[in-house]
Amino acid sequence: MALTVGLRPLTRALLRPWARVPGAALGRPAAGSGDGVRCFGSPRVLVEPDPAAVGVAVMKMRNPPVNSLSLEFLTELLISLEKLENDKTFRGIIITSDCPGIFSAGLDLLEMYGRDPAHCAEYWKAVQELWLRVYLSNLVVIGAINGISPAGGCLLSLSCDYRVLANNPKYAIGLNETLLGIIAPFWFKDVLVNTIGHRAAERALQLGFLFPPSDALQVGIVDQVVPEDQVQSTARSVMAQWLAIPDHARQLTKNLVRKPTADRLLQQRDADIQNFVRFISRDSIQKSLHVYLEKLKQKKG
Ligand SMILES: CCCCCC/C=C/CC(=O)SCCNC(=O)CCNC(=O)[C@H](O)C(C)(C)COP(=O)(O)OP(=O)(O)OC[C@H]1O[C@@H](n2cnc3c(N)ncnc32)[C@H](O)[C@@H]1OP(=O)(O)O
Repeated sequence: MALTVGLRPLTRALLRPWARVPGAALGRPAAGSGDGVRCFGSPRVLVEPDPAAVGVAVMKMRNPPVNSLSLEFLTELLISLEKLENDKTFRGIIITSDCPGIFSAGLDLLEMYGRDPAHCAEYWKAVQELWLRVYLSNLVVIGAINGISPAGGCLLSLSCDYRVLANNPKYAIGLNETLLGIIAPFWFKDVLVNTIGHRAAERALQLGFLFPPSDALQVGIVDQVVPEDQVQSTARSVMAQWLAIPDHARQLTKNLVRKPTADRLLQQRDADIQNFVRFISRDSIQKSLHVYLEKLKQKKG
């Protein structure tokens, strides 16, 4: 599904610097990617065809230290997703992390703290776009969740068709926004309700639950919990099951199920952006973000 991506100028501007990175240009083997393995991506996103599964790409998030979803990272993810959607040799994507212990720390707090309204608006448009592109993707998208996945990281996971989580008690997952003194937008809430049901979502959202793997499985926020060294192979075998379904029938069904939720945002994207800018710019919210960022720093001792 072609989505209006109002990022063209930004994309060009952001991509220009790394286009000079040897081998990192889209379509050529990236430096260090191994001989002959045709992969593409960018400094923060490596996309490799799965050598063991025809038509499957593995998209590795590598924005250290915590795969926080910065504007640049979002843009690179969007470009890689768009390229995969347009490359008819690919039918499925496994999204995983190259940052040990972290799937994604969620939205980059520094994109929302101390920023002017114009930047916040641009950032939020990119957040919307990433969700829409993953949630409505014609490809089979499987989350191989090999690390902690709070807030925006949880949203990315929930937007996949299937979620495999490593059985490590540190790898909690959930929409924990209230713990930061902020809230999840309605479309984050909608995806959680669609996944775990209204009452469980209501409780989890209000309390900012981060579910450890066993609870995540029980509540249904993930579909499978496996030993850490089996996450990728499990994702691959689930992918094979999903790709056994004729693409067209599966894509029409996915759209049938998901379009009403996506339409709620698509019909009011600008209003949602303005609402976000107003909310995040409040002194009280900026203070909450400041306190939370300080806590993160103090945690390091
Ligand atoms: C209608 C209104 C709508 C409002 C919309 C609001 C929506 C928000 C959705 C979000 O995603 S908000 C972000 C929520 N994320 C979190 O709460 C996670 C915060 N991070 C952590 O809990 C931990 O960092 C971790 C992920 C568990 C990893 O811990 P670890 O000990 O391994 O690393 P740290 O030392 O904590 O972090 C390293 C480094 O990274 C910085 N950092 C961590 N998370 C973020 C982040 N989300 N954004 C920006 N920066 C982050 C951290 O501050 C450290 O930085 P330093 O410079 O090295 O000190």
